[in-house]
Amino acid sequence: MDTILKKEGSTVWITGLSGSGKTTLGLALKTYLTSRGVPCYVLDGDQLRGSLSQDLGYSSMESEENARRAGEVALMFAKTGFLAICCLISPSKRARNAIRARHAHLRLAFHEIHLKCSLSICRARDPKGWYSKYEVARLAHQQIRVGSVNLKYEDIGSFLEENSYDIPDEPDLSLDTETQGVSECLNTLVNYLKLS
Ligand SMILES: Nc1ncnc2c1ncn2[C@@H]1O[C@H](COP(=O)(O)OS(=O)(=O)O)[C@@H](OP(=O)(O)O)[C@H]1O
Ligand SMILES: Nc1ncnc2c1ncn2[C@@H]1O[C@H](COP(=O)(O)OP(=O)(O)O)[C@@H](O)[C@H]1O
Repeated sequence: MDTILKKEGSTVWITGLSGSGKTTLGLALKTYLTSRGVPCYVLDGDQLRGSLSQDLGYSSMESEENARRAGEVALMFAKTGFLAICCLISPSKRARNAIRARHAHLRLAFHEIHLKCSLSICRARDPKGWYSKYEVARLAHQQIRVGSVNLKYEDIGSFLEENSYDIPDEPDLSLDTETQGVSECLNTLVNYLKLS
Protein backbone atom coordinates (compact mmCIF):
# COMPACT_ATOMS: atom_id res chain seq x y z
CA MET A 1 0.00 0.00 0.00
CA ASP A 2 3.04 2.25 0.49
CA THR A 3 3.26 2.74 -3.25
CA ILE A 4 -0.27 4.08 -3.42
CA LEU A 5 0.26 6.27 -0.34
CA LYS A 6 3.46 7.83 -1.69
CA LYS A 7 1.81 8.72 -4.96
CA GLU A 8 -0.01 11.85 -5.86
CA GLY A 9 -3.72 11.62 -6.38
CA SER A 10 -4.99 9.53 -9.25
CA THR A 11 -8.15 8.20 -10.85
CA VAL A 12 -9.34 4.62 -10.98
CA TRP A 13 -11.94 4.52 -13.75
CA ILE A 14 -14.14 1.41 -13.56
CA THR A 15 -16.05 0.83 -16.80
CA GLY A 16 -18.45 -1.95 -17.81
CA LEU A 17 -22.04 -2.79 -18.59
CA SER A 18 -24.80 -2.15 -16.06
CA GLY A 19 -24.66 -5.06 -13.61
CA SER A 20 -21.02 -5.91 -14.34
CA GLY A 21 -20.09 -4.99 -10.76
CA LYS A 22 -18.72 -1.42 -10.95
CA THR A 23 -20.42 -0.12 -7.80
CA THR A 24 -19.72 -3.30 -5.82
CA LEU A 25 -16.01 -3.27 -6.70
CA GLY A 26 -15.68 0.52 -6.34
CA LEU A 27 -17.14 0.44 -2.83
CA ALA A 28 -15.01 -2.57 -1.87
CA LEU A 29 -11.91 -0.66 -3.01
CA LYS A 30 -13.01 2.39 -1.03
CA THR A 31 -13.46 0.29 2.14
CA TYR A 32 -10.04 -1.29 1.61
CA LEU A 33 -8.27 2.03 1.05
CA THR A 34 -10.09 3.94 3.79
CA SER A 35 -9.14 1.33 6.39
CA ARG A 36 -5.51 1.91 5.38
CA GLY A 37 -5.71 5.70 5.57
CA VAL A 38 -5.67 6.35 1.81
CA PRO A 39 -7.91 9.34 0.98
CA CYS A 40 -10.39 8.32 -1.68
CA TYR A 41 -13.80 9.25 -3.04
CA VAL A 42 -16.31 7.26 -5.06
CA LEU A 43 -18.10 8.93 -7.98
CA ASP A 44 -20.88 6.61 -9.07
CA GLY A 45 -22.88 7.01 -12.29
CA ASP A 46 -26.14 6.32 -10.51
CA GLN A 47 -25.53 9.13 -8.02
CA LEU A 48 -24.14 11.64 -10.53
CA ARG A 49 -27.23 11.15 -12.66
CA GLY A 50 -29.37 12.35 -9.76
CA SER A 51 -27.19 15.42 -9.21
CA LEU A 52 -24.48 16.86 -11.49
CA SER A 53 -25.91 15.15 -14.59
CA GLN A 54 -29.62 15.25 -13.85
CA ASP A 55 -30.20 17.25 -17.03
CA LEU A 56 -28.73 14.46 -19.21
CA GLY A 57 -30.38 11.46 -20.86
CA TYR A 58 -28.64 8.34 -22.20
CA SER A 59 -28.01 9.09 -25.87
CA SER A 60 -24.38 8.56 -26.95
CA MET A 61 -23.72 12.29 -26.85
CA GLU A 62 -25.24 12.71 -23.42
CA SER A 63 -23.34 9.70 -22.05
CA GLU A 64 -20.12 11.23 -23.37
CA GLU A 65 -20.95 14.52 -21.66
CA ASN A 66 -21.76 12.64 -18.47
CA ALA A 67 -18.37 10.92 -18.58
CA ARG A 68 -16.63 14.23 -19.31
CA ARG A 69 -18.19 15.82 -16.23
CA ALA A 70 -17.33 12.85 -14.01
CA GLY A 71 -13.78 12.97 -15.39
CA GLU A 72 -13.41 16.65 -14.52
CA VAL A 73 -14.65 16.06 -10.97
CA ALA A 74 -12.27 13.11 -10.64
CA LEU A 75 -9.44 15.41 -11.75
CA MET A 76 -10.32 17.88 -9.00
CA PHE A 77 -10.10 15.12 -6.40
CA ALA A 78 -6.90 13.70 -7.88
CA LYS A 79 -5.29 17.16 -7.93
CA THR A 80 -5.81 17.46 -4.18
CA GLY A 81 -4.21 14.06 -3.50
CA PHE A 82 -7.31 11.86 -3.45
CA LEU A 83 -7.71 8.60 -5.25
CA ALA A 84 -10.91 9.15 -7.23
CA ILE A 85 -12.85 5.96 -7.91
CA CYS A 86 -15.25 6.44 -10.85
CA CYS A 87 -17.90 3.81 -11.49
CA LEU A 88 -19.52 4.66 -14.81
CA ILE A 89 -20.72 2.54 -17.71
CA SER A 90 -18.95 5.13 -19.91
CA PRO A 91 -19.70 3.22 -23.14
CA SER A 92 -17.73 5.59 -25.39
CA LYS A 93 -14.06 4.85 -26.00
CA ARG A 94 -13.60 8.40 -27.27
CA ALA A 95 -14.91 9.85 -24.00
CA ARG A 96 -12.71 7.55 -21.88
CA ASN A 97 -9.65 8.42 -23.96
CA ALA A 98 -10.39 12.12 -23.61
CA ILE A 99 -10.44 11.77 -19.82
CA ARG A 100 -7.17 9.84 -19.94
CA ALA A 101 -5.66 12.66 -22.02
CA ARG A 102 -6.83 15.31 -19.53
CA HIS A 103 -5.13 13.36 -16.74
CA ALA A 104 -1.94 12.97 -18.77
CA HIS A 105 -1.95 16.71 -19.47
CA LEU A 106 -1.96 17.38 -15.73
CA ARG A 107 0.52 14.55 -15.08
CA LEU A 108 -1.98 12.60 -13.02
CA ALA A 109 -2.32 8.84 -13.23
CA PHE A 110 -5.45 7.41 -14.84
CA HIS A 111 -6.20 3.70 -14.52
CA GLU A 112 -8.83 2.29 -16.83
CA ILE A 113 -10.29 -0.88 -15.27
CA HIS A 114 -12.59 -2.88 -17.51
CA LEU A 115 -15.12 -5.21 -15.89
CA LYS A 116 -15.71 -7.97 -18.37
CA CYS A 117 -19.14 -9.53 -18.07
CA SER A 118 -21.50 -10.63 -20.84
CA LEU A 119 -24.81 -8.92 -21.39
CA SER A 120 -26.64 -12.17 -20.68
CA ILE A 121 -25.08 -12.45 -17.19
CA CYS A 122 -25.69 -8.74 -16.49
CA ARG A 123 -29.30 -9.28 -17.53
CA ALA A 124 -29.61 -12.26 -15.21
CA ARG A 125 -28.11 -10.26 -12.32
CA ASP A 126 -30.23 -7.18 -13.00
CA PRO A 127 -29.34 -5.62 -9.60
CA LYS A 128 -31.52 -2.53 -10.13
CA GLY A 129 -34.29 -4.10 -12.19
CA TRP A 130 -33.51 -1.99 -15.29
CA TYR A 131 -33.16 -4.91 -17.71
CA SER A 132 -36.60 -6.29 -16.88
CA LYS A 133 -38.16 -2.81 -16.92
CA TYR A 134 -36.75 -2.16 -20.39
CA GLU A 135 -37.89 -5.56 -21.60
CA VAL A 136 -41.45 -4.92 -20.38
CA ALA A 137 -41.43 -1.47 -22.01
CA ARG A 138 -40.01 -2.88 -25.25
CA LEU A 139 -42.71 -5.53 -25.47
CA ALA A 140 -45.45 -3.00 -24.69
CA HIS A 141 -43.94 -0.44 -27.13
CA GLN A 142 -43.79 2.12 -24.34
CA GLN A 143 -41.27 4.83 -23.62
CA ILE A 144 -39.43 4.64 -20.31
CA ARG A 145 -39.17 7.48 -17.84
CA VAL A 146 -35.87 7.60 -15.93
CA GLY A 147 -35.77 10.44 -13.39
CA SER A 148 -36.85 13.49 -15.33
CA VAL A 149 -35.99 12.00 -18.73
CA ASN A 150 -38.26 10.20 -21.21
CA LEU A 151 -36.12 7.60 -22.98
CA LYS A 152 -36.52 6.64 -26.60
CA TYR A 153 -35.58 3.07 -27.58
CA GLU A 154 -32.55 4.15 -29.55
CA ASP A 155 -31.16 5.73 -26.38
CA ILE A 156 -31.54 2.67 -24.19
CA GLY A 157 -28.24 1.48 -25.64
CA SER A 158 -26.22 -0.80 -23.43
CA PHE A 159 -29.33 -2.35 -21.90
CA LEU A 160 -30.29 -3.97 -25.17
CA GLU A 161 -27.21 -4.44 -27.33
CA GLU A 162 -23.71 -5.43 -26.36
CA ASN A 163 -22.23 -3.55 -29.33
CA SER A 164 -23.43 -0.17 -28.03
CA TYR A 165 -20.62 -0.47 -25.45
CA ASP A 166 -17.08 0.11 -26.80
CA ILE A 167 -15.00 -2.63 -25.18
CA PRO A 168 -11.67 -1.07 -24.13
CA ASP A 169 -8.86 -2.13 -26.51
CA GLU A 170 -6.07 -1.65 -24.03
CA PRO A 171 -7.44 -1.24 -20.52
CA ASP A 172 -4.84 -0.96 -17.78
CA LEU A 173 -6.52 -3.92 -16.14
CA SER A 174 -9.33 -6.24 -17.18
CA LEU A 175 -11.28 -8.18 -14.56
CA ASP A 176 -13.64 -10.98 -15.45
CA THR A 177 -16.50 -10.55 -12.99
CA GLU A 178 -18.38 -13.38 -14.63
CA THR A 179 -15.94 -16.02 -13.41
CA GLN A 180 -14.23 -14.28 -10.47
CA GLY A 181 -15.77 -13.25 -7.18
CA VAL A 182 -15.65 -9.76 -5.65
CA SER A 183 -12.73 -10.47 -3.27
CA GLU A 184 -10.63 -12.06 -6.03
CA CYS A 185 -11.22 -9.02 -8.27
CA LEU A 186 -10.45 -6.66 -5.38
CA ASN A 187 -7.15 -8.47 -4.68
CA THR A 188 -6.10 -8.27 -8.32
CA LEU A 189 -7.02 -4.58 -8.45
CA VAL A 190 -5.15 -3.72 -5.25
CA ASN A 191 -2.06 -5.64 -6.41
CA TYR A 192 -2.17 -3.80 -9.73
CA LEU A 193 -2.45 -0.41 -7.94
CA LYS A 194 0.44 -1.26 -5.61
CA LEU A 195 2.69 -1.99 -8.58
CA SER A 196 1.61 0.84 -10.90
N1 LIG B 1 -30.68 3.63 -20.69
C1 LIG B 1 -29.78 3.64 -19.72
N2 LIG B 1 -28.48 3.61 -20.04
C2 LIG B 1 -27.55 3.61 -19.07
N3 LIG B 1 -27.83 3.65 -17.74
C3 LIG B 1 -29.12 3.66 -17.36
C4 LIG B 1 -30.14 3.67 -18.34
N4 LIG B 1 -31.31 3.67 -17.66
C5 LIG B 1 -31.05 3.68 -16.37
N5 LIG B 1 -29.73 3.67 -16.15
C6 LIG B 1 -29.13 3.72 -14.80
O1 LIG B 1 -28.17 4.78 -14.79
C7 LIG B 1 -26.87 4.29 -14.48
C8 LIG B 1 -25.90 4.68 -15.60
O2 LIG B 1 -25.22 5.77 -15.26
P1 LIG B 1 -23.82 6.04 -15.95
O3 LIG B 1 -23.56 7.46 -15.65
O4 LIG B 1 -22.82 5.06 -15.49
O5 LIG B 1 -24.14 5.78 -17.51
S1 LIG B 1 -23.35 6.31 -18.74
O6 LIG B 1 -21.90 6.15 -18.48
O7 LIG B 1 -23.67 7.72 -18.97
O8 LIG B 1 -23.80 5.46 -19.87
C9 LIG B 1 -26.93 2.79 -14.49
O9 LIG B 1 -26.14 2.41 -13.37
P2 LIG B 1 -25.34 1.05 -13.29
O10 LIG B 1 -26.41 0.00 -13.33
O11 LIG B 1 -24.64 1.13 -11.96
O12 LIG B 1 -24.37 0.92 -14.41
C10 LIG B 1 -28.39 2.46 -14.39
O13 LIG B 1 -28.71 2.19 -13.06
N1 LIG C 1 -16.55 -10.10 -9.26
C1 LIG C 1 -17.58 -9.33 -9.00
N2 LIG C 1 -17.40 -8.00 -8.85
C2 LIG C 1 -18.45 -7.20 -8.60
N3 LIG C 1 -19.75 -7.63 -8.50
C3 LIG C 1 -19.98 -8.96 -8.65
C4 LIG C 1 -18.92 -9.83 -8.91
N4 LIG C 1 -19.44 -11.07 -9.02
C5 LIG C 1 -20.77 -10.96 -8.82
N5 LIG C 1 -21.11 -9.68 -8.60
C6 LIG C 1 -22.50 -9.22 -8.34
O1 LIG C 1 -22.96 -8.51 -9.49
C7 LIG C 1 -23.83 -7.44 -9.09
C8 LIG C 1 -23.27 -6.16 -9.66
O2 LIG C 1 -24.05 -5.05 -9.27
P1 LIG C 1 -23.48 -3.57 -9.30
O3 LIG C 1 -22.21 -3.50 -8.51
O4 LIG C 1 -24.59 -2.66 -8.89
O5 LIG C 1 -23.12 -3.38 -10.85
P2 LIG C 1 -22.98 -2.04 -11.71
O6 LIG C 1 -22.57 -0.94 -10.76
O7 LIG C 1 -21.94 -2.35 -12.74
O8 LIG C 1 -24.34 -1.81 -12.32
C9 LIG C 1 -23.89 -7.44 -7.57
O9 LIG C 1 -25.06 -8.14 -7.17
C10 LIG C 1 -22.63 -8.23 -7.18
O10 LIG C 1 -22.76 -8.92 -5.95
